Amino acid sequence: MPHAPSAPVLCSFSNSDELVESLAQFIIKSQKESIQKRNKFTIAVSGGSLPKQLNGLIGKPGVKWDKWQVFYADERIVPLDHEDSNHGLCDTHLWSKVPVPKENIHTIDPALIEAAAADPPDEDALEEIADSYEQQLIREFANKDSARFPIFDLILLGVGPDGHTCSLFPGHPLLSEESRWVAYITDSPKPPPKRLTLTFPVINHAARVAFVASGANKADTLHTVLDKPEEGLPASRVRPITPGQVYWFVDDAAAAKVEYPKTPFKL
Ligand SMILES: O=C(O)[C@H](O)[C@@H](O)[C@H](O)[C@H](O)COP(=O)(O)O
Repeated sequence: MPHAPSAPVLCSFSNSDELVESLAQFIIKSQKESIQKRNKFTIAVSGGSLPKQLNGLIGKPGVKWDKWQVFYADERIVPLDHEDSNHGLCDTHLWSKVPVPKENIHTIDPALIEAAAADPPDEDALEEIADSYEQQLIREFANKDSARFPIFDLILLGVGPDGHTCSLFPGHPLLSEESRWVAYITDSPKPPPKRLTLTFPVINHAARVAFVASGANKADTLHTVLDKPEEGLPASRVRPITPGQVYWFVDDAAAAKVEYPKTPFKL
């Protein structure tokens, strides 16, 4: 029987340098623990403003890049070098600046992108690209135990102004997905419309999930997500089952309207 999820841990920082540095330390600590247990570190990352905020990892001696296995928490269905690609964004801000082996970065299958990106949407091609990404996850995770869902060591997420996270948008039928690991959408309100996303069961089986949010334009959203979880915004539904834990790394501007208690950051 899974236990009830534990309460989110909210850490707020007075400026972006502190946030970026603390986030880097947190990731490195998660990485160390995971390597000690299983000799690898499985991580999923999102797009948006997040990749830039990972630059505290660049040049840090504690990062064992060759042990990282990287997946995307969500990805836009566009060529990998397109300006909208989350992989492209991560490559620009991080992967191109650190010695992470290319084969450890699991992108959507480039051979399937053109058909899946077609207009009008081709449901078979979209199914195929989602299945192929799920297969990559199965290859990485499935033989561990008989777990029904992968257990990521860490998933890094952002939150949109409407409370979406990954490509899980308010009111979307995917919010109640219970069995798929990876799903596609063709109607993302945030462009581009066609995307792949990890589903809630995957996110909520992770050992750790960390949201990263900064700026005054996130203040209302964070207030609703953290103080009014009963409203059920997608970001409020991120509650990993115990012993999993969700963290919020935010700056004071983003946390300005939040009543939820803050925890001083410590490793
Ligand atoms: O591909 C995407 O669009 C993202 O993964 C998305 O879920 C993002 O994390 C949020 O929209 C927050 O984006 P910002 O950090 O840019 O506000």
